[in-house]
Amino acid sequence: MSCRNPGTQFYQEHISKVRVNAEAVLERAKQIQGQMNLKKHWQTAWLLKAITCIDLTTLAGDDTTSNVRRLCLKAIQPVRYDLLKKIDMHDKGITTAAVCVYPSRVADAVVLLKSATNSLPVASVATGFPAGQTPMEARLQEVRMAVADGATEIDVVINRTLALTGKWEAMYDELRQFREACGEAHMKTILAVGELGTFTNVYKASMVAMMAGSDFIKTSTGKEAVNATYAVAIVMARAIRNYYMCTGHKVGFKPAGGIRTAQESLIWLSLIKEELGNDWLSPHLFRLGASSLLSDIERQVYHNVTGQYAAYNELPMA
Ligand SMILES: O=C[C@H](O)COP(=O)(O)O
Repeated sequence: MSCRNPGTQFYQEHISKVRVNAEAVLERAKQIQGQMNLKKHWQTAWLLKAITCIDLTTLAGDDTTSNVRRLCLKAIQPVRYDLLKKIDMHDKGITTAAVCVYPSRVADAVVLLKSATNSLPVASVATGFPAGQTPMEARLQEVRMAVADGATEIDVVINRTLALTGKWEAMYDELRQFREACGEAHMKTILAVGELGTFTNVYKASMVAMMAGSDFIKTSTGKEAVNATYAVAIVMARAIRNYYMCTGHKVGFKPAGGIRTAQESLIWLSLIKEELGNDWLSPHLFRLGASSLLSDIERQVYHNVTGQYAAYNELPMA
């Protein structure tokens, strides 16, 4: 990851007069969705780029040591070797950006990656994911335990109650404490945008999270009714841009929740390129949080490389 965002003091003026023009945001989102039309050759290159930005995720009640191991193996070799060989990409070290699991499964992922002598980062959700409705001490303890087990990235959830009641400074204080509990681990702050009500709240929550020292801001847990939308991403990207202009610190962006298709991953890359620029087109500053996107990308790569559609038994790990 890039150098960290140290955060700033809480500046009320960064959020107090904000009003987001919803109509303009929705119009821009429509525009971005309408403009993807890549030639096959370029599409494959962009799809491989998308893979390198995925936080390959499993966040389910029935997660076990074995499915977490399987996830890690897939993260290390996300596309079939022979397909990559055909396009001369087999020796480029293509992996996903990280794996993302619940705190109780961090040790499983760390052990597997170590045994495979692979240094892929392990991200853990924490702080009472997904609702964040547990006592502060429990939320902090969860962060510390995930870090102690070897997670180097912590995806924390914000306290939506504080956001919805306009207690922005209290939210800042909580996030500051999470940041301290993370230590050297990078903090990715989940805004749960589907529960924030307005674009203006999304912008304010983004700013507060960055002032509190988040290394990434992330749209959603994947468990809300509405998760990553392009419109919300535009609002968050503008906040990231403004924060960068004010402080010189680049904060990463992670859309997550409901991202399932290769086509969507291309739209996300295009949105980031247009709204934040090429610097953000790297896993240091951009992640796609997804549990079931990779299989569709791999199928599309298969199709682009072989000219055929893959039968299910041809991509068994997908
Ligand atoms: O943080 C990642 C999300 O939980 C993944 O959501 P998803 O299962 O809808 O892809």
